[in-house]
Formats: sequence, structure tokens, C-alpha cells
Amino acid sequence: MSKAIDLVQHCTTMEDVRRQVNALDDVLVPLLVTRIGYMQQAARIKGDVNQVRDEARIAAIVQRVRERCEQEGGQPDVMEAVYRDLMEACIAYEHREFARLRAGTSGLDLEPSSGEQA
Ligand SMILES: C=C(O[C@@H]1C=C(C(=O)O)C=C[C@H]1O)C(=O)O
Repeated sequence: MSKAIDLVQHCTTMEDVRRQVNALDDVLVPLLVTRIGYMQQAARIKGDVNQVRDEARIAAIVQRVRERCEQEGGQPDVMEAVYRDLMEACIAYEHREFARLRAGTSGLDLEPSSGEQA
């Protein structure tokens, strides 16, 4: 089975490098938008603010993405750093959503916000 690392094209100029990176970002950004969208769901479903940060889940994701990264010929330490930063941003967003969904009410107005399907 081919590995993701084998898809890296040989480049001779920085224009080549940046064209390839931009093309990958065009794929990555929509995927990240969808992943981050699930934080709204988590904020709605979790019953207590202390559940927003789940260290066991963070550790499981780190282990999982390190293994997947190795299978694809990548750099597990780099991938772990990317995912830890991504999850910190997701947790901060989830905290904002958790507060927004419960702001100024009895906690019963858990309405979807823009971008979230009801
Ligand atoms: C989405 C969750 O909330 C947080 C965000 C995570 C993520 O970005 O994947 C992982 C763990 C949680 O602290 C979750 O608990 O699964």
C-alpha cells in the first residue's frame, strides 16, 4: 500500500513548494472546518464544563494519530505537536460554545448556531 509520504513531489523552486502546499491546504481547511464544527456538538452534549477538557481522550487521540502518522511515513513528533495545538484551539472554542449555549438562561436554549445543522 502506498504511503502519504510517497505523494510528496520533487520541487526545484519555492514557487513549486508553495503551489503544492496551497493545494494541500485547499483540502485540509475544509476538513478542519468540519472537525472543528463537531466542537459545537460536544459543547451541546456535555453536561458539565469540567467535561470540556478530557485528558484521557486527548491522550488516546495523540496515540492514535502518532500510529497513523508512522504508517504513512510521516514524523510522529511533528504530528503530535500539530494535534496538541489543534486540540487546545478546539477546547478553547468548545469552552466558548459551552458558555454561549448556556448564557443568560436556565440552560434550556441549546440552539444551534450558524453552521451547525439542527
Ligand atoms: C471533542 C471533545 O472535546 C475536547 C476536544 C478534543 C478534540 O479536539 O478532539 C478532544 C478532547 C476534548 O478535550 C471530546 O471530548 O471528544
